[in-house]
Amino acid sequence: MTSPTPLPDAEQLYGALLAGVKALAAATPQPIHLAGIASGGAWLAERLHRDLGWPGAHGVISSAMHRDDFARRGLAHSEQTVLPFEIAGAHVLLIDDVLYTGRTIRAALNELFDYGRPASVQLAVLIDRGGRELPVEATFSAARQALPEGQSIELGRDADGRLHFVLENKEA
Ligand SMILES: O=c1cc[nH]c(=O)[nH]1
Repeated sequence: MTSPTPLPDAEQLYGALLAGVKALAAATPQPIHLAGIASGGAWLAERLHRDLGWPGAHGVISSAMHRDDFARRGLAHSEQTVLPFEIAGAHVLLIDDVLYTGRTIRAALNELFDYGRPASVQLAVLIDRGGRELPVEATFSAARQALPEGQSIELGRDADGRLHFVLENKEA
């Protein structure tokens, strides 16, 4: 049995993510549009957009339709893709909670490109847990923490909006 891994505080990591996104925006001459990958990334993008005070609205991307296991899994999240800005020519910053194999990001990119061809796409995440299967890297990650293959980690959100991580051992 794998012993539970102590996890960083999600609220603390959110603070680092906010600072990272601010720095990234300051280094980019053109406006950046946030698009959060449902569900954890969408919560983060919503809060980042509010805390940054950026005009317009943030986007939400559902990766469900382009997942490589769609036939088995179907539509797990109720979130739909909502991109309330022009994608063609936009500088998009994808937001997600955990970067792992890269397959979710591949699926999210496919979904994004269904709406047009952005000028650029970057990625910012709370945790990069390693274990990549695809050549995907984050422009900014608030923390790097390797986790055993048998553990899954997800972002949870309390009723008052506070963020926490949910860690599960997948082994029987
Ligand atoms: O396409 C995807 C994305 C995430 N996880 C999967 O198993 N497949």
